[in-house]
Amino acid sequence: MSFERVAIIGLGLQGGSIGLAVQEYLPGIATTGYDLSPENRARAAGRGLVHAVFDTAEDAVRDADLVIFCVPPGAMGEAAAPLREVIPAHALVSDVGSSKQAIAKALGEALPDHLIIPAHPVAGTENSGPDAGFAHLFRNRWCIVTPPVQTDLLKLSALVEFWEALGANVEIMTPEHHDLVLAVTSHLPHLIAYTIVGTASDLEDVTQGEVIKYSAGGFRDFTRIAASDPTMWRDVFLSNKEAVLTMLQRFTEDLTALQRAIRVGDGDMLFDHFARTRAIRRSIIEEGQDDSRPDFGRGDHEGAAKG
Ligand SMILES: NC(=O)C1=CN([C@@H]2O[C@H](COP(=O)(O)OP(=O)(O)OC[C@H]3O[C@@H](n4cnc5c(N)ncnc54)[C@H](O)[C@@H]3O)[C@@H](O)[C@H]2O)C=CC1
Ligand SMILES: O=C(O)C(=O)Cc1ccc(O)cc1
Repeated sequence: MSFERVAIIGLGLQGGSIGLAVQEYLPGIATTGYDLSPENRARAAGRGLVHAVFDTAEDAVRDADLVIFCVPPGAMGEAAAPLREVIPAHALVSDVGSSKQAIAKALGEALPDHLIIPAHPVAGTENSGPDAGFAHLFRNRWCIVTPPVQTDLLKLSALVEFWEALGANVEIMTPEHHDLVLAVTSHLPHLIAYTIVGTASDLEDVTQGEVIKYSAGGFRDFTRIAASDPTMWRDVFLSNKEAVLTMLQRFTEDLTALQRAIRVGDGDMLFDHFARTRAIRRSIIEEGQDDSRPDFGRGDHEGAAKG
C-alpha cells in the first residue's frame, strides 16, 4: 500500500519540509496542513508548503490516510486529542518528534483507537517556523522509526517507503533505544552548546566584548546550535529526562577526568583522548555524514529562516 492523502499538523521546519519534499518526490500524494498560529498558516500557504492549508486541524485531517504531527514534543498530546473522532479509522498516525517514548505515550493516550507508528527524521537545522523548511532536508539523512511491538506490517512498510521516497535512510529501533542513543548524539550536544554560550555571555563583563569579536573560532559552531528553538528544546529535555540525565552523568565523569589530566599535566592522556576523537570525526566523514557538505541545507534553500 502507499498513501494518497497526507495531513501535516504543524507547518514549521519539519512539517514544511515534509510538505515540500512530498510535492517534489511523491507528486501523486495530496497534502493538507494546519498550524495553530494564524501567521504561520498564512506563511505556509504563501510558500505553498502543502497543497491546502486549513484553518482547523479537523478539516486538515478529515480525509487523510497518513497524519504526521510536526509540533513541539510537549504539544503532541494537545494537538492530537481533539482529532480522535475526526482522523479516519484506517489512517496511520505518525510524528517527527526528537524523543520517542514520551511522545508515543502522549499520542497513544490522545488517540487510543488509532494505529500510531512514531518516527524521527534525524535531520534539521537551528532554524524554525514555516520559512525554514526545504524539500531536500531529509536527503541522505537517517529517519528512525519506532513501531510498537504489535503493529500493522503493511502500514509500517508504507511508512518506511514514504520516508525513503523523501530521501531518508530508515532504521527501525525500539523507542527506549532511540531515546538513549539520541540523548548522547543530539540532546547532550545541544545542552552543552546552550551551556557554553550562556557561560561565555555571563563572562562578557570580564572579556569586554571579546566573545563576540573572536567568535569565528570553535565558539561560533556552538552559537549555531544554541540558536535552536527554545520551545522545542525545553520539551526535548523534559520529555527525554531519564536518558539525558544518564548521559549527562557519564559526560560529567569524562569531563572531570580531562580536568584532572590538565591539572596534573598528563599530556599523554589528553593526546590519546584527542587522537581518538579525531578518528571518530574522520570515520563520520568517510561514511558520508559530513554536515559541511554542500547539500546539507544551510543556505542552499529558498526562503529566509526565522532563526
Ligand atoms: N528542528 C529540528 O532540527 C528537528 C525537529 N524535530 C522535531 O520536529 C518537531 C517540530 O519541530 P520543528 O519543525 O523544528 O519546529 P517549528 O517550531 O519549526 O514548527 C512547529 C510548528 O508547530 C506549530 N504548533 C505548535 N503547537 C501546535 C498545535 N498544538 N497544533 C498545531 N500546530 C502547532 C507551531 O506554530 C510551529 O509552526 C518537534 O517535535 C521536534 O522535536 C525533529 C528533527 C529535527
Ligand atoms: O542543527 C543541528 O545540528 C541538529 O542537530 C538538528 C537536529 C535537531 C533535532 C533533532 O531531533 C535532529 C536534528
